[in-house]
Amino acid sequence: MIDIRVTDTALRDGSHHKRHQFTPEEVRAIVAALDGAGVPVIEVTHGDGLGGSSFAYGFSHTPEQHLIRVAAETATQARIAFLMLPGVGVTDDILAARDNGADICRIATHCTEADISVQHFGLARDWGLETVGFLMMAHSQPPEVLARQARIMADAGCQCVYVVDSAGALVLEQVSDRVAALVAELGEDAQVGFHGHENLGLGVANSMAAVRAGARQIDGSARRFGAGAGNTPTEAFVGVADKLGFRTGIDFFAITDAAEDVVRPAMPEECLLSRLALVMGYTGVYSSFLKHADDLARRHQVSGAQILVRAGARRLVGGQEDQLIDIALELQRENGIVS
Ligand SMILES: CC[C@H](O)CC(=O)C(=O)O
Ligand SMILES: [Mn+2]
Repeated sequence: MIDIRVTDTALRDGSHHKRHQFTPEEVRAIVAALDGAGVPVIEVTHGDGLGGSSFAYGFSHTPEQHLIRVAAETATQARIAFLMLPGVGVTDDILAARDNGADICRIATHCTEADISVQHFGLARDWGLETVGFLMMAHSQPPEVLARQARIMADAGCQCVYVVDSAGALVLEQVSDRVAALVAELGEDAQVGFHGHENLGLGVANSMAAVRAGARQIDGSARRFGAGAGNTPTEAFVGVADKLGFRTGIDFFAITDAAEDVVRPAMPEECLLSRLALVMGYTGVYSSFLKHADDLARRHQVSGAQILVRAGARRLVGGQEDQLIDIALELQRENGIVS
């Protein structure tokens, strides 16, 4: 039987949906429930990674390093992971996360910029951390480009490179083609993972396409708690994996209880396949832009969907959130609205 390692990212990707307002009590309860269900890896960080708490991305309720420590103290078998985007966080943040009990370092870059992760993977390995690389917005590049970027990460010390469908824009074979290209490039040098979003309703199907193409690590979020329409629901992925004969080590009934009884109460609302989320999947927009676009649409009395359509046309990447303001002002001017 093939083993698939699931990382639940509700306490990191879900941070976008919760506007980074996780409390220590919520983290303790969610980690205890996921850990009890057998989830092997739980990611805890500000939604935009270490150092994300800021005016640009939104301030955290509780410093992420404190949440990481709470998570590490609570877990009995699960390992705690954190995400970091070079430049949003700095290398000292990695060391602090390790000292607070995390032991998996996930470094994310735009999918053509893997070279900025090289020193981070080297340091993380020197510091005894397991390493994972995120090639974000993977829909925007063909398989061969992603494979070359994955090679840069693997050569730098990354032990598993993820195809990250940040926009929830990839459809079935588009996932398997990308994963297969990474598997062929990396061979025994590193594993391949997949991180999906639900913006076109394909999180579980895409994740299973990734597994069939050779991915051995899959991200999910209990109750889909993530940016945009949320992530691949961990509990549904576990059920499908059970039925298809892949072993996750997660108990299906325990994870469904955790999702409904513990994770759902911490969510401000369900993650919905809303108009804005669908537009993001359709036009290829970074899922974490949803709340920014929604806020700007209200503030400037313009269409949130139009903001996202233009963000897609401009091919914006993570870190360019300020251009959403520019687009909202552009739409406001075109609509003749004077503020
Ligand atoms: C801002 C980081 C981003 O949310 C990472 C991620 O989960 C993705 O690109 O989907
Ligand atoms: Mn994500």
